[in-house]
Amino acid sequence: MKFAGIDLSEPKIMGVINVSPESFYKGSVRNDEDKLIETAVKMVKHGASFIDIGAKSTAPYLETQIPLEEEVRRAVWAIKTIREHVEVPISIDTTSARVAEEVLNAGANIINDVTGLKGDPEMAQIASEYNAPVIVCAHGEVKNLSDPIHTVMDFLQESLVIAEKHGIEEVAVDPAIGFLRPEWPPWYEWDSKVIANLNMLKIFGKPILVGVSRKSFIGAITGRKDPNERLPGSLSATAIAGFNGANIIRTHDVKETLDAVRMAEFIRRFAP
Ligand SMILES: Nc1nc2c(c(=O)[nH]1)N=C(COP(=O)(O)OP(=O)(O)O)CN2
Ligand SMILES: Nc1ccc(C(=O)O)cc1
Repeated sequence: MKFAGIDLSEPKIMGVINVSPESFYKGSVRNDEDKLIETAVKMVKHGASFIDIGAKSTAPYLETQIPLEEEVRRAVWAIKTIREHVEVPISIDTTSARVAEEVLNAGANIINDVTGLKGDPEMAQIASEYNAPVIVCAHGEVKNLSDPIHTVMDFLQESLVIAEKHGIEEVAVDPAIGFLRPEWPPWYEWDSKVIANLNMLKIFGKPILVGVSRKSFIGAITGRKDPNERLPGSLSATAIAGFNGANIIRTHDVKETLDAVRMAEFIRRFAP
């Protein structure tokens, strides 16, 4: 299997850089040109096969609204700044078709839409026009007491139908860790159930991308309130996601995460 030209016979790493000061993990934020380039180059050196740029936080528990023009400005600046310095595919983490189009023109390759093509009605059209691979996250209204992995699968199926209708050829599926929050079960249990049953997403026959990096469910389970202290928890969750079939791990910590996922993949080969 391949995604955006990258071979996925072994799990690969997507390094995350945010140019959004409001992002939940401040260690992921770069707003200086030299630091941005240095970080992107270092991530590739450490083994990242993709770079994901975020220009607006989507954390469900933060106040994240910014004007669209500001998101466009940040996103285009970031892509133009790093484009010549790295050869790996660059994705843009956005729910806006306008942002996606502007950055595809500036050299980005992949659309990473946490609303799974359901937020902006123009998004699927833009992806199709530009022939861009798309990452769709499970997105929808969660009902209390619903089953996590089956709900995620239903949401992803809806996104795959939208992609299919628009003739979008390359899609990766993502269970949206941290985004789906019913009143019950609590989100950290929801996220844990999804990761424990991740292999069920294989039925789609698409690359599976997972982002657990320093997220709040890790904080809830380990008691680490500060995202700075959540690396060990993240590596543990990464290893389990890798063991259960994740093809791409989206992370703030490329070097450490690559080791974790390599260990998981190697041990997995000998599992019954
Ligand atoms: N496909 C995908 N995209 C994502 C995912 C994820 O799990 N999958 N998690 C995010 C949260 O991380 P980030 O550091 O970007 O946080 P922020 O939303 O506060 O910027 C943001 N974007
Ligand atoms: N965009 C997101 C940022 C953070 C989290 C989380 O901490 O669970 C979830 C989504």
